Amino acid sequence: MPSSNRNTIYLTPEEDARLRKNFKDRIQTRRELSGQPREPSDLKTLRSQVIYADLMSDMQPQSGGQDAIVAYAVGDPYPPCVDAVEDLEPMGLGELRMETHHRERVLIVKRVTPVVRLKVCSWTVVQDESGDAERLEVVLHKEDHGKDILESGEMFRVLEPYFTVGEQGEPTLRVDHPSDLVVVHTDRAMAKTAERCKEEGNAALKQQNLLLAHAKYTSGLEIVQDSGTTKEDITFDLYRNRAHVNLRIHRLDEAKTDALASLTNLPYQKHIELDSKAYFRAGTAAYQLGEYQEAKRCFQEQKRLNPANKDATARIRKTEQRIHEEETGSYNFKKLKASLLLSSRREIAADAACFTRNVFIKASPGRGRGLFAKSNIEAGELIMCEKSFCVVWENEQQALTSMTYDFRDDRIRVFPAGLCRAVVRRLLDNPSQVGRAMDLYGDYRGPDVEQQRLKNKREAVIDVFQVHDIVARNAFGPEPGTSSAGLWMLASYINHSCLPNSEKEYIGDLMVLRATRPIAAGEEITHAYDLSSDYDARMETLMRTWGFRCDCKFCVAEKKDSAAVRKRRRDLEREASALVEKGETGRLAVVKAKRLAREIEGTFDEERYSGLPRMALMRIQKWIVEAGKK
Ligand SMILES: C[S@@+](CC[C@H](N)C(=O)[O-])C[C@H]1O[C@@H](n2cnc3c(N)ncnc32)[C@H](O)[C@@H]1O
Repeated sequence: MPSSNRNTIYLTPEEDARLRKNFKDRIQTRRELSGQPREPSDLKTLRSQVIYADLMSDMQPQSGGQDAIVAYAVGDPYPPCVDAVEDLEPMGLGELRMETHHRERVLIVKRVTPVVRLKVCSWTVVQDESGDAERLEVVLHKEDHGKDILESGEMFRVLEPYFTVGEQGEPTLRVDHPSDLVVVHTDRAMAKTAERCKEEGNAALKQQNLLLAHAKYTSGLEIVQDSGTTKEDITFDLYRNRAHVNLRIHRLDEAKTDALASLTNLPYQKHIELDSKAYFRAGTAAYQLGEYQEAKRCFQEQKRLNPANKDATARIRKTEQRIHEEETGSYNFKKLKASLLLSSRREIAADAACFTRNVFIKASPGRGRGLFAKSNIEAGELIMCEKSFCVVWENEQQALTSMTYDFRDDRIRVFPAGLCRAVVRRLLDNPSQVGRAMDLYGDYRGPDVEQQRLKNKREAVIDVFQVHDIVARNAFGPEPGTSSAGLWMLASYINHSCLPNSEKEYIGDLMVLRATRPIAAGEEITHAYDLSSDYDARMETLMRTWGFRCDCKFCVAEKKDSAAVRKRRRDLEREASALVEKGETGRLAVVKAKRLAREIEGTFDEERYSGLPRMALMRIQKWIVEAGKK
């Protein structure tokens, strides 16, 4: 079984060859099958496959440790459906063709077996109206707030179905983009009243079934929209209740709009209290979105309606602190660190604002876009602070490190699949963030789905293949040596240099970037993506993970060293590291360390390396200085 840590895969040559061959064979089979008619599947056989797979999955833990790593193929993208659902032409399973994306078509199917939940996918068996059955699989993005999407409903619309073969060559309806699978809710069809939907929503909320509560309130709201009774108390109640659920599931955009839509603005005591609550919910959503001016306005309204509310006063004060941070870049880092230490959860989000006023984005020739300084910045001074867009910490349930085989460059990589999943979920939940996220650099850029989706009044549609490539090129680990990974939207524009002018530190999920030397206004800000002192290893990581060759002064100088010189330097550095790690302290060790330092120094051409640091020397030199102090 292959194992990994964040950037290294421990694969034997045989495992590597077997994996590549499997993936290549599979794509070959798929190509050969393309366009062929579907062989009808037998429901009885499918049912027994579900039972068998379920038994097997019980033996394979859902969230394995680092050693149990899953592998899947990437680099063969297709866009999600963006058409209006009512514009799609219904089809039956019998019309499916192998290895085909059935564009402008929709399948309506019913789930007829339990769901088999595996580490990267979930699958089940579905039937259409005519009784035909097929396997339906959701890959990677298979959960919505911890609930399996296939388990959350019985009737589904599969938009623009993609019919292909699964892991074992079995015919499969495969869903990659979560927006291509729509759960059909039947409340409207059952002619329920909005009041009934509210009651059912409240009951679901009581049982902590937040997604069901959301669906019930939404059904209620659809019913009031249809009946035109949008100004009645029931409408305001449904919006207010859904705002509460939205806050709990982190759908902040809708939490804010729902809370504001629930305002009655009526002068009666009951309504004043409800409106005060609504302002609290809108303010909380705005605060969590980092919209502090809006949050402050909402908390002030909350206080105006309910002057005795001390919490509102405290919230206004806290929001003002955030506004001060984003305007001035002055933080109480000590207090922030202490608050994180006090927290029982290690992966806590820092309660701090972003400070980004000193930087701007512009083209960086040969490197796409980069981040630049707006004004002069002193060495040690703060450049910027940024809260993460999304982090998945190593010990979280949703953490998942996978191995990907990329058809485009025939490479196997370690990939933070858990982060990719979490980013997709966050974007589905908060469409206001889609534009910024999709603007980040990635190798694959699909069609601009956002405009089409808005035109066709579709709920959030996310191209998961584009998100995959964005995460692959922009994710960073806030905790070295662990598989925790996150995405910072603005810091994602910072290009690499082996001689960087900035250094980052993390306080929880707050990235704090400081200048390591004076930076002039207009100068590009850089940081080191990889700190390896070994030229070949560094080049390999930069190419494998970020897809470029570094041409900084240091790399230009190192490139000219012969392979023999680089090997000698590497061997000497290894010897020096072994000495440091042994923890020896005697005079002999110091003599040996000094000799090694001299020999490493000797591998650098004095003229070519003039003014450049000797990275391979740094560790042993530091040790010699420390040893001298003892
Ligand atoms: C985190 S993004 C940095 C922002 C990116 N340049 C952009 O246009 O959005 C990482 C990508 O930037 C490019 N990049 C970063 N540093 C580079 C460098 N020193 N030389 C060439 N390309 C670089 C690579 O394409 C890399 O995958």
